[in-house]
Amino acid sequence: MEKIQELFINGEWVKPSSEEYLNKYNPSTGELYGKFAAASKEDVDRAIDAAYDAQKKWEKLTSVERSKYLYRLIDLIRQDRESLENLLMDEVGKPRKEAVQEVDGVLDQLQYYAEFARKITGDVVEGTKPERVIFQYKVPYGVVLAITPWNFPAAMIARKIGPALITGNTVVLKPSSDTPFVAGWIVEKVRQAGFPPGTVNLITGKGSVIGDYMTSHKKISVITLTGESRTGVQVMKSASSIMAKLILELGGKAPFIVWKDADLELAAKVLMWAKYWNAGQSCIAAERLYVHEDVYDKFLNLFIEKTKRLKIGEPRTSDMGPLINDQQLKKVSGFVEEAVNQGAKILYGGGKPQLPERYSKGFFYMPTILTDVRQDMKIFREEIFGPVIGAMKVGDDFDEVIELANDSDYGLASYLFTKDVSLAMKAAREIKFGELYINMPGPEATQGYHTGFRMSGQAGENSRYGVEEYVKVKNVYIDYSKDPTAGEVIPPYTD
Ligand SMILES: NC(=O)C1=CN([C@@H]2O[C@H](COP(=O)(O)OP(=O)(O)OC[C@H]3O[C@@H](n4cnc5c(N)ncnc54)[C@H](OP(=O)(O)O)[C@@H]3O)[C@@H](O)[C@H]2O)C=CC1
Ligand SMILES: O=C(O)[C@H](O)CO
Repeated sequence: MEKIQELFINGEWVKPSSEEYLNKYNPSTGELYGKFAAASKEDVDRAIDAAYDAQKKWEKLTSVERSKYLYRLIDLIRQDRESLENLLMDEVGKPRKEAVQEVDGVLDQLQYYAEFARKITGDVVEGTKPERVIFQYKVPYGVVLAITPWNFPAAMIARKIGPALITGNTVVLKPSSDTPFVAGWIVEKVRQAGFPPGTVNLITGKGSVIGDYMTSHKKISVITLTGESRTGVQVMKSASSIMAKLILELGGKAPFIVWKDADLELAAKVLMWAKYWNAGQSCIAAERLYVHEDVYDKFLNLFIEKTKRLKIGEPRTSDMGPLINDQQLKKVSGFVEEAVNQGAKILYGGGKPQLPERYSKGFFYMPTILTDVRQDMKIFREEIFGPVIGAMKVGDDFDEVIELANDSDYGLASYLFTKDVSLAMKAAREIKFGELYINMPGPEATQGYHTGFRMSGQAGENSRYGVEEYVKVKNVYIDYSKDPTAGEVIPPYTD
């Protein structure tokens, strides 16, 4: 039976007022996978109004009461996790082990945020006189618009609704149009968990059509977006009219540095994860390979040999699946073509893999490694977001390598492999990226603050800092003396 994804507004599944639906295609086969509601502005208004009204009651609950809903949601997801794993394999094309890992991440994040019950504390500060005091409350903003991407569609939803809800905000969720069914699955569990109507609402539809309307809506107080940097720029422009608080998790262009003393086997193993995890469709994926001249050939050969052993194909039986859609496939292959035209050479891959007929229309692309890449090439400047990496040989000047790494519009994740502690600590000081992984793989931990420099975004998610992004500090001053104005010079009033 054809899959249909409806809207979820004020605790009910409803059809879009326009009765219009959009198509979602299966990335492994290229076939129609299902249809999802194209919300109208009226639908957006109803969802935001529901969240606005619900928030007034939601914030009056204690954080312990709010956490009980989150714990019920966690239990419901855990009991039915296999169906979410299957959805991730079908809708994203994610290999089985990565689908399992993502559901683990959903449960881990929701658990982490539910545990913040009773731990969101304000301050009591002494006033300017003995009988004055300042109470600093941590209060919720109001309605949070959560806009999520397709690459980790379930984990990114958990990373937003978790902190938003535990702090007393309510949510309108706008998922990627490439993964509407994962979002619908999670919101159905929210419904089953018994969250009060309006606490979480689901609006599907093209961001390019309803995005500006949502992000300039007067009843929205926070916009948390995970997406491309150019989308972040557009959201910033649109949201400026309502002065919404922005949490922007955007693009990445991670440098992967292999120094002459690195453990090459370790570095190659980690690069297999950093490059081919989710078919390279990750904001923390290795996107620029800098290898010391002394070990360049040896490391590249090691990495190519490992890459050759990757099984490419449909998600349930392979190591790496397809790209998310045809547009992404064209974009990634375009990067390779342009790099070759600019003088780079393909050492391995480049093009579609040979697959059984059933998957011949899937959006698959070979893992691809290029050499002779220069710093000014597009493949080193812009986010590829696919299983492709260019390599550059670097000399013995570590300062120069740090400079190359920092020379990017992006600043999210970075990687360094060296046994030299002083080099590692120098990089820790001088690298201008939100994350530096030294001799280890990612991804970011829930207790780490996931944040980026430059065009990789602003504010951040996860850790206690990520929770604090969802509360404002409200200051209440009290003077309990007999004469609060004694000794005060308060012009222009007179006795
Ligand atoms: N920093 C981080 O933690 C992460 C960053 N990312 C980044 O996300 C990108 C991949 O995700 P992808 O979904 O393609 O990113 P997009 O920016 O294309 O879309 C992200 C979300 O924004 C919506 N959107 C698009 N245009 C607008 C608009 N004008 N106003 C409001 N919302 C809009 C999209 O809706 P629609 O789908 O309908 O267009 C989608 O829900 C990569 O750049 C990756 O680096 C991904 C994961 C983590
Ligand atoms: O990197 C990403 O895309 C997400 O943050 C998952 O780690």
